[in-house]
Amino acid sequence: MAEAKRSITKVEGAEGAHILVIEARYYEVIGEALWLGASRALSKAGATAERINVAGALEIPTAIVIARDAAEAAGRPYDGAVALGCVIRGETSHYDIVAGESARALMDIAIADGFPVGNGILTVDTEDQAMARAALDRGDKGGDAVRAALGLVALKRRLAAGA
Ligand SMILES: Nc1c(NC[C@H](O)[C@H](O)[C@H](O)CO)[nH]c(=O)[nH]c1=O
Ligand SMILES: CC(=O)[C@@H](O)COP(=O)(O)O
Repeated sequence: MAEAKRSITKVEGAEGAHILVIEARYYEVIGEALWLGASRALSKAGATAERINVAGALEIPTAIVIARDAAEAAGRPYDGAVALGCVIRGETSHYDIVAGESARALMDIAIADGFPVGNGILTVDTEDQAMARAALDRGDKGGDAVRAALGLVALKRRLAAGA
């Protein structure tokens, strides 16, 4: 199959953004690959990040809410958040809950008050599929999630400025 074109390559207008990165390292090697892509995209855009680890993808949305509230109370709010993780189908229906509910909760957080969230939680059938999407020189889905969140940060800034 022909390599699909990347839809998100570059973000402008998000310089200095402060981003919360929540990682579920349920699959450590895949998690590290996702972070490498995310980290590179953050640096390229001139954004800063704070990283928090949680047990699994299901804990990511709750961690975003906890960390976002704490940062706001401390007077250093995040401009957005990025979720990094991997859900691989097993033998039971649990996959559907972990994959579906983590995505749903991320969307709930994002649309509740227009908080930029990038979803970099892979939902795949095999580890090979996961690595093909996570690796920096392949799918770079960690980088894509950062670029998606930063794109929303830039949009918010632009519209707040009346542009
Ligand atoms: N099977 C996967 C999980 N499962 C764990 C859940 O995310 C959660 O931690 C548990 O149900 C306790 O609340 N998590 C992943 O990130 N990836 C999986 O493939
Ligand atoms: C995504 C899952 O929760 C999955 O890995 C769990 O495996 P199983 O359905 O075999 O218990």
